[in-house]
Amino acid sequence: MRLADPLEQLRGGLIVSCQAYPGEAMRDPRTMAQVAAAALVGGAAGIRVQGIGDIRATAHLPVPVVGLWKDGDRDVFITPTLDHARAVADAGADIIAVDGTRRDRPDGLTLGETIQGLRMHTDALIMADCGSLDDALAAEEAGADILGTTLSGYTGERPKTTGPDLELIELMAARCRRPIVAEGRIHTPAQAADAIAAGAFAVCVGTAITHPSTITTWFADAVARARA
Ligand SMILES: CC(=O)N[C@H](C=O)[C@@H](O)[C@H](O)[C@H](O)COP(=O)(O)O
Repeated sequence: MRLADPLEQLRGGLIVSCQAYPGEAMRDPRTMAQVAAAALVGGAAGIRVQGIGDIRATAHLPVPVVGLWKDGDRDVFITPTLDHARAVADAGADIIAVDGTRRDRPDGLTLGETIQGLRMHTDALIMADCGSLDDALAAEEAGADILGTTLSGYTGERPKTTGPDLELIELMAARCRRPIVAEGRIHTPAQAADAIAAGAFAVCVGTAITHPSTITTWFADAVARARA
């Protein structure tokens, strides 16, 4: 583990997810590292990055790096196997984000077996990206250190709310002991504050800070509506 106590550094803070998608202009580790550095200037307590190259390019930053590796076209694509998770650890992530759902994983391991295998390989913390309260309870049982609401609205168990799934954050805060990272569709500072009020340990924002194409569509659509 690179940092002494990544969880303490993240407590009550903002994690900025810096991700560009396949084929996009900004999909380059150097670019994502620059975006991450800019987010730190604005007060990010941590960053979240995707892909081995991006993790390596940001591992030097003085805040916890949540690393993941999106791979495959199956349901389970966020750090889907133990091999992926080991590679994320080796690239320098302080926290390894893995699929934290109850769905079958491509390598046939359970989440618990994945976490056990990872513990033998690294001291990094493990974040389970969950899609429901049942996922979160199971992930906690399986040994995850951090529970994320990342996959709420993407697995069929929860509705895809327009903003963050505050109800799920509240449910998880009431039932789970592990720290909760509110993640997914947090598009305004007020929504980020609402997520903390709902019981989140930390908040992760991606698109609204680091995905200019999507942000541009919000403004372009508003302008188009105004002139219609
Ligand atoms: C569902 C999924 O694949 N989520 C991914 C997880 O890493 C990212 O694409 C999201 O950008 C990230 O979770 C932050 O969420 P938002 O961009 O909504 O602030």
